[in-house]
Amino acid sequence: MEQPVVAFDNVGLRYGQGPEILHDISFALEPGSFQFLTGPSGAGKTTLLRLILLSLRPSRGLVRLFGLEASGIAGQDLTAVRRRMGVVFQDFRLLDHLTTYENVALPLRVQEREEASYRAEVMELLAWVGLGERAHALPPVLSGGEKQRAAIARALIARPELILADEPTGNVDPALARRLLRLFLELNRLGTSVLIATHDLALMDQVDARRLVLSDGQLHRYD
Ligand SMILES: Nc1ncnc2c1ncn2[C@@H]1O[C@H](COP(=O)(O)OP(=O)(O)OP(=O)(O)O)[C@@H](O)[C@H]1O
Repeated sequence: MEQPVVAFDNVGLRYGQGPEILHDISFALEPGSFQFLTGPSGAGKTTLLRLILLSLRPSRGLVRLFGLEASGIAGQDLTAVRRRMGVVFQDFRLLDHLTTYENVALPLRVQEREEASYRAEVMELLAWVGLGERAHALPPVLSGGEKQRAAIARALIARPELILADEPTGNVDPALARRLLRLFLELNRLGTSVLIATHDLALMDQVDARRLVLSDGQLHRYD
């Protein structure tokens, strides 16, 4: 069988000397799977995503990414593993001095690709997320929903193997949320694994997908 894209084995996490936020979390994301991560505010969804992104290390237990044990991933390997993931952060993290187009193209630029080889691709994705007219705008003048769509486009442009999205439809109206969901589903159909953290029940109800529910530091799985 193919290796899971992500596997947690009895993972526990505390911040500093604080209380344990996640207890004995075990789950796997299989290649090509589509799953939601949900649970009450403060339950630890962002924390769990940060463990997958290797921006946090578990206090105990094992995290494996693409078959590699997280504790052994460092330096260039860390960069290489992160490039296999596309991330939509809750706070977008766009670079304010770059245009929307340049922000979205960034993952391709760091691969040292020629602009001529990706320009049309970036413009097409911008048009798809409804930002065709905003390509040359700087993030500070974008609305919350526009920033969110730019962040989604940036996460998708390099066709990562795994997409992690933290409340990716939190700032858009329901019609646009459905459209963005279709984009995630389409990428999933092409083989990308997708994990979407959300509170949005209406969004989850549109897809027959596994729900990973965090509460009281435990993870429950609903197929
Ligand atoms: N850097 C940090 N240092 C200390 N505690 C933190 C830190 N980040 C998060 N926490 C705490 O960890 C818990 C889980 O937070 P987290 O942001 O992962 O929850 P969440 O489920 O993503 O919440 P929300 O849905 O509101 O975004 C919260 O009690 C939070 O206060």
